[in-house]
Amino acid sequence: MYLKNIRLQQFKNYQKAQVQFSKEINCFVGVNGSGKTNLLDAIHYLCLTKSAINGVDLLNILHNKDFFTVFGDFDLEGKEIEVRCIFEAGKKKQVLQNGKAIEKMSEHVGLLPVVIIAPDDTLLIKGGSEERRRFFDNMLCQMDKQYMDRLVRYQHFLKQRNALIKQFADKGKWDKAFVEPYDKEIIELSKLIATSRKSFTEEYGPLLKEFYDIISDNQENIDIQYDSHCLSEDFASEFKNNWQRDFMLKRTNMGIHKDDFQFGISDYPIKKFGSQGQQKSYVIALKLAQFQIFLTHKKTKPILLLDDIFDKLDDIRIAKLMNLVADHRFGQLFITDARPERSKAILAAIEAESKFFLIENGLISTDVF
Ligand SMILES: Nc1ncnc2c1ncn2[C@@H]1O[C@H](COP(=O)(O)OP(=O)(O)OP(=O)(O)O)[C@@H](O)[C@H]1O
Repeated sequence: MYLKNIRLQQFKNYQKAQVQFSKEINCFVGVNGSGKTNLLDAIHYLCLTKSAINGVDLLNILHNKDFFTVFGDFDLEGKEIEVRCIFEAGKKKQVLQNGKAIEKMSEHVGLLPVVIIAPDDTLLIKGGSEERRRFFDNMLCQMDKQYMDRLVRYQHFLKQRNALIKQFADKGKWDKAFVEPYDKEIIELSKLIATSRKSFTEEYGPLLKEFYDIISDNQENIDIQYDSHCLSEDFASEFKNNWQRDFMLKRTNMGIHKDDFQFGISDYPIKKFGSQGQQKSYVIALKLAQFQIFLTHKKTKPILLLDDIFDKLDDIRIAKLMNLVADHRFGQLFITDARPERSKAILAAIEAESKFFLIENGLISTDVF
């Protein structure tokens, strides 16, 4: 699949912009803060109806304006898909596919797979469990609509239950009858979601190892594990028996929102024992395995967004990644770089069509070289 063009209005630092892309490699160059990442983010928005950077849509509107639009035309294995995302302050976001309004975002998410490799990806290793859950949940949501619906329902019930617990704490009294319907839903959904995460990790793990070996070129043994307390036989009773702790801490302390994914290297946590280089390789492998799993399930090559990677990766890892590009493992690629000459030199060595775009303070010009 590929994105043919994009039209922006009042999205982040773009007043108005319109560009035609190459089917192969597109490189956005320009000084720091010019809007390269914002343009990548607009592509992400079209695919997933949300920003990769800012979950609050109000902040994605150009300063002092009250709406933004992001439009784009995709070719999905020969099928034309026009996507329109419109957000106006104080109103519900609108997404249209070929002119037809999307009611539930799950109807759109997953249709146009996208993978982003960005500088703050190391948070996947260094950050808390929330980062890892978000990464795997996003991936699963793009592949499995039922998973997305379950996750949305889970978050809804969890929010309701937490609000109820706060009320109990204010009154100083726990009311079992009120909380029981939420317990039932949360327990049931936790088991289903944890089971999906577990079987997904089993399919994803071997791909992760394969890409880690390619990128790192060494013999370390890496692994990934997902062990959820929600999968234990006693989970339902443990969840209910935990009410005193919930009452004391004023929130729900068991369920899939507490799970974590363990990233290991030579049988130890990579977060604590991995070198910087090993962690970088692991993060790229996580993303390339994501690309491969989408390709397998969706039967189309996802769009790959590479934000600032020439700056953040060392020469060896860049060379490994570019070997994969040269082997045509990927489909359409979007790359940002603050140093045009560097990206030109790297991409000149690859047999693929590259188009360069110069970004200057929210203005885009083509034919840079
Ligand atoms: N809602 C908004 N309205 C106006 N400008 C915005 C908005 N959100 C972000 N910006 C501006 O966009 C710019 C950052 O753009 P972006 O992150 O795309 O830069 P970049 O070219 O990728 O930079 P770098 O090379 O440093 O990564 C900043 O100047 C920021 O102030």
